[in-house]
Amino acid sequence: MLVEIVRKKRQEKKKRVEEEHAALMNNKGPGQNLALEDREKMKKAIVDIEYEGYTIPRGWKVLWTAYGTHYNPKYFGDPSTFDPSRFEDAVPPYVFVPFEGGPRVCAGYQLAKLNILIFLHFVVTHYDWSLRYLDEPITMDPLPFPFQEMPIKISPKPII
Ligand code: HEM
Repeated sequence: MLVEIVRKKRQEKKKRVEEEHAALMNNKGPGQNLALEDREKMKKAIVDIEYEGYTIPRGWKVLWTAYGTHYNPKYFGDPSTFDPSRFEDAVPPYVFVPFEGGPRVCAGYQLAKLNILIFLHFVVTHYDWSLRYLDEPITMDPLPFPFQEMPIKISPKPII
């Protein structure tokens, strides 16, 4: 009996998800002009939300990107300048959010940060490298991305 109820509930949920997905694919509802990849990154408002004078009705799809926060001069002065020293002062919570935040924060963020640190350490200490395109533009799609995928010339440092 219990197994039957669980199976039925699963089937109902599957049907609901398929219907929602089909509606999204048919360009119904907000977000219709976005690329499929971006639409799939969207969250769904599960209650009506009031935010800065706007109402986001329950059921609407919402696309949030870190770009809006990271390029906000209220939090990061002169945001388009590469200035790592801006992180010398503590950044308020939920302001630097490449891994998002809250209960759905990236589950691998500590591992990712450690990997990046180790990778950069070895690139900088063991290799000579330079940018192929010095003034390569950054595109927004919607996250910042180097236009030509930032190729670099790299060679092992001579052993002294
Ligand atoms: C630079 C590397 C990474 C970045 C920038 C990153 C960023 C993110 C972001 C923004 C989310 C939230 C996605 C969303 O809510 O739509 C996320 C979720 C997640 N990430 Fe990462 N991530 C990285 C590396 C990793 C690694 C190395 C792992 C695992 C080893 C990982 C595992 C996960 C998991 C399991 C979730 C889903 C968490 C949940 O929904 O509860 N990530 N990540």
